[in-house]
Amino acid sequence: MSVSLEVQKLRLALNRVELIAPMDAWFAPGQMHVLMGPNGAGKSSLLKCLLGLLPFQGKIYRHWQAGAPRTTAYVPQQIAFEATLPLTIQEYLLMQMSSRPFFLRPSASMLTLVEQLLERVGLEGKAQLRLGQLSGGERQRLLFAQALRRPCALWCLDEPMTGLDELGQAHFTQLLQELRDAGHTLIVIHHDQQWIHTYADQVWEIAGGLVGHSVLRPALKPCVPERLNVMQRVGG
Ligand SMILES: Nc1ncnc2c1ncn2[C@@H]1O[C@H](COP(=O)(O)OP(=O)(O)OP(=O)(O)O)[C@@H](O)[C@H]1O
Repeated sequence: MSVSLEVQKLRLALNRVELIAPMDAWFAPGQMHVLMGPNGAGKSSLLKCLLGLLPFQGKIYRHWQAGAPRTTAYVPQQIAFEATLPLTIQEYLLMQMSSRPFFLRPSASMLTLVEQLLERVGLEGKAQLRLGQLSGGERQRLLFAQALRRPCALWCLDEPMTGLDELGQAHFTQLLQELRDAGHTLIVIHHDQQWIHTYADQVWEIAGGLVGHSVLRPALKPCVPERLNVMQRVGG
């Protein structure tokens, strides 16, 4: 149920400035990979390259294991919603989960699904809040709920703990561990050294355009590309 990423000679330059010098990497499946480094080092940009959202030089391949849903979840860095947007959390999620025309009443089963999603991220009872009314932590929870709405094998999260209180951070840490334990591959940007040391399996540290790599917990069953069955090229 997993996916790995193979990166070959990836180089990223923005405005003619080299942000990431040519790098090779293998993001092993079923592991929690953490991207770390100082502000402006290029973590979000590298994550966007891995997602195919930013042009880069070099090659990135996704190797999907048999049975893995070939979908990727992306939890972006904090976004702001227009304060006057007349849309509730429930409507926002329903729009993404159902092809039913917006002006028709949603089905009871879909409303239950939304309620379950909100419970998973600690937003129970807040379905009727408008997007523009959400606090930073509530927005972060909604972004996670949005990503959880469908099965994904690859999870890319850009500073998912931003704005969360202590309980929220523990809750999200638990969610991330559950996803990893279910065999999914996670790539998470995070700054907290203690958290990284406790929960990361592999660390990719970006500084001065170079990417350092350390393995804190090797995969129990190392997976080589030959055993993976579908290869997909990403952007580039
Ligand atoms: N589309 C773009 N065009 C030009 N420069 C960009 C673009 N996106 C980001 N940058 C620049 O690239 C550098 C790296 O940005 P990036 O957001 O990847 O850093 P980061 O490591 O995620 O930082 P932070 O920890 O502050 O979130 C920054 O100096 C930023 O201004």
